[in-house]
Formats: sequence, structure tokens, C-alpha cells
Amino acid sequence: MVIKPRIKGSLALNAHPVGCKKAVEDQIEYVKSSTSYNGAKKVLILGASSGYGLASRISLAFGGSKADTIGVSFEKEGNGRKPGSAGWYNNIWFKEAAEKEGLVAKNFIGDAFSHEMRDEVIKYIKEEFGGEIDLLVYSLASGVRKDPDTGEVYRSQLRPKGVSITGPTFNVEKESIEELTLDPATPEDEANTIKVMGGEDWNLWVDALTEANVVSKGFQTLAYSYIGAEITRRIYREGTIGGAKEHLENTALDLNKKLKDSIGGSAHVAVKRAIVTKASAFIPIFPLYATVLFKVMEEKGIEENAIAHTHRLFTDMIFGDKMEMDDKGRIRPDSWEMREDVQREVMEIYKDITVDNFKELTDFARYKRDFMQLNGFEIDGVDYEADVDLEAMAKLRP
Ligand SMILES: NC(=O)c1ccc[n+]([C@@H]2O[C@H](COP(=O)([O-])OP(=O)(O)OC[C@H]3O[C@@H](n4cnc5c(N)ncnc54)[C@H](O)[C@@H]3O)[C@@H](O)[C@H]2O)c1
Repeated sequence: MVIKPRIKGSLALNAHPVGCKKAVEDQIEYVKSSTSYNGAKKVLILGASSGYGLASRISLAFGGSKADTIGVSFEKEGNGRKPGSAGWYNNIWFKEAAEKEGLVAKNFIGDAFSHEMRDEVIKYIKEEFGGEIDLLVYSLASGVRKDPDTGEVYRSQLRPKGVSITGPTFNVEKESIEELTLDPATPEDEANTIKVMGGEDWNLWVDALTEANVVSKGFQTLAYSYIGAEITRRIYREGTIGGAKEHLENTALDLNKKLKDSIGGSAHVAVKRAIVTKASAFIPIFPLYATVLFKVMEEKGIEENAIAHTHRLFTDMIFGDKMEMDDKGRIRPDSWEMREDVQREVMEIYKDITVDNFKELTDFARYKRDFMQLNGFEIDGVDYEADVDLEAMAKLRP
């Protein structure tokens, strides 16, 4: 079957398994040809199948100390007629590449927020993974979380606080921008977003892992946050999602103290730069800001994609000697995005954008390409006219 991309609005409806393979291989190639580091050797990544979690896994396995990895993700399997989700294939191709080099790459597909998943992963670490991990990367991005104790389902909301805001958002399908008005969050929206994307679940994971004695002495854990600048301030940092990120950052401070006192370990948040991922495509205003950012950073020679940015975080900061940490204990690889000259120039361009001129003023072409590539389309070196054997693909297990 020849697979053509299907998009509705800013939602990708299908993925190209062979394209996903090439995208994973390209990321592996990138880290192999970059500077390597002496890093963690036994790693658990929550949210390992795409975006920053996948980039972290690739960097640690192929660009650092050849880490054995366990990846947890929530992805959809394909069948003989329909491809699965991109992350489903990313897991398969990562595992194949890692095993070829003698590395352990175990995938768990299911709900990372559940106690059952924690129990399964801990059992695996004890029985088959050598008994302990030395790094946990927490990179989940989800719109919904089921409380593992009460069974209640919470949904996060991307809303401003106190005021309503109107701003542009992309329609990738129509290659247009549309005005979107968001009403202010209710107190319940704020609380629900913290429940889903705040630090509660990270804390549960760290407690479960330490109580089960499956973490090494000096164990580290890392979660990803975002701050951003003026353009996205009201929808992101001062919005409901910003409240959740603040909660995550406060959780890091508590966990850091707990781990330091008990096992000489550490917990930190790393503030990452804006990129196109499955999750970020849904944040209003953010994609348009990101496209201008790509353009400005490209002109300044400091543009990075997910893998370059993540590999630099590990090489220079986590396992290197160029740590950038702010007074709140947050690691700041986003300092390039936040540079005063970058933000000033982004703002200058952004204020002139209209529905008619946005393709000239922003790097929309790059945004669309990144968006398509998340699902394995528009990747150099892939023959998109070739038949994909979905029956054979369905037999591959992650
Ligand atoms: N994209 C950005 O620009 C950006 C910038 C800074 C920080 N971040 C942060 O990075 C982290 C990762 O985001 P991303 O953009 O890479 O997202 P993504 O959508 O690419 O990846 C999310 C991952 O979470 C997994 N997941 C979601 N729900 C799950 C569940 N219930 N159980 C198991 N796995 C589940 C998915 O399978 C996937 O592996 C988030 O904390 C996000 O806020 C993102």
C-alpha cells in the first residue's frame, strides 16, 4: 500500500512506517557524528516514543555511554490495513538499531500514570535489567490522566488565566492561520491541568523506584519544562500549562532534596527550547511563535532541532562542564532561545504578521516539514511512491 499523509486541521491522522525508520536513523546518525559524553548506563524514559523523550533515548544510547534503556509510551498499534501511530514505529526502529549494537532496549506500551505500569517496570528492572537504573527521564506530554488511586479522569486545558485572549493559530492542512479566542480558565481547569502535567506523577514514579530499591547510588532524574517569552507568556507560562510547569519545577526542588539526603542523588528540571512536536502543535500561538523563532535562530547560526538540543543538554550540561543553571535550580539549555537579541528580533517580525504575509515573514515551510516529519513524511531518502507492506509491519513488535 502506498501511504499518503492525511491531515485534519493541525492533527496528523496517519504515519509512514518507513519514513519513521529513516527519521530515527537520522537522529542516531546525528549523535554518532557529534561529540559524545560519559553518561548514564541504565536509563528509564517515560514518554520515550517521540519528541524530547525519543531524542533523550537516542542521545543516551548512541551518543553517550551506550545506555541500556527502558522506554514507556502510549502508542497505537497498526494492522494489515492501517498503519499504527508514529511513536509505535519509532519504538520498533529504535529497538532494532539499539539491539544491533548489543544494547538492551525494552519498550512498555501503556499508561505511564498507572500503578500497574510502575509495578511492571520495577519487576522488569529487578528481574531482567540488572537490578537498578541510574537515570530517569520524565518526558510525558498528555492531555488526560487517570488518577491511579481514585480512578478519576482529569483533562488538562490550554487556557489563559483571568483574561480571554485572541491569537493566531496554524491550520497545517489549509496552510493558513486562523484567529482563535480562548476564554479564561476556571479554577477547576487550573487544578486539572496541574493534576495532568504537574509533578504529582513524577513524584509517584521516583517514590516507587526508590522504595523498591531499584535506583543506583547517585541516581539522577530529569523532567522537561518550558518558559518561553513575551509572545507566548499569557497562553503558556501565565496560563494553565504554566501553572503545571511551576508545579513540576517545585516538585524537582522537593525531589532533589529527598534524593540528595537519601542516596546522594539529584532531581532537576531542564527548560527546553520550543520545537514542533505532537504535543506542541496544539498550543495556540506557540506554533506561530516557533516559526519566527526558527527563522531568527537560523539566521544567527544557533538553530537546533530536538536531537541537537537534547544532545547538547547531555553533552554540555548534565554530563559535561558547561552547566547553565538559574537561581531556581532549573537547567537552562533554552538560554539560546531566550537571548535578548533573539527575542527582540522575533517580536519585531511577529508584530507585523498577518493572515496574508505569514509565509514570507515566518519559516512556515520548515514548520510544516517538521510537522510532517514527526509522522514519517517528507523525509529525504524515502521513496513515498513505494508500496509499504502493512501486513509485515504489523508483525513487528516494539
Ligand atoms: N515541544 C516543545 O516545544 C517543548 C518545549 C519545552 C518542553 N517540552 C516538554 O517536553 C516534554 C515532552 O513533550 P514533547 O513535546 O516531546 O511531547 P510528545 O508528544 O512528542 O511526546 C509525549 C510522549 O508521552 C507519551 N505519553 C503520553 N501520554 C502517556 C501515557 N498516559 N502513558 C505513557 N506515555 C504517554 C507519548 O507516547 C510520547 O512518548 C513535556 O513535558 C513538554 O512540556 C516541550
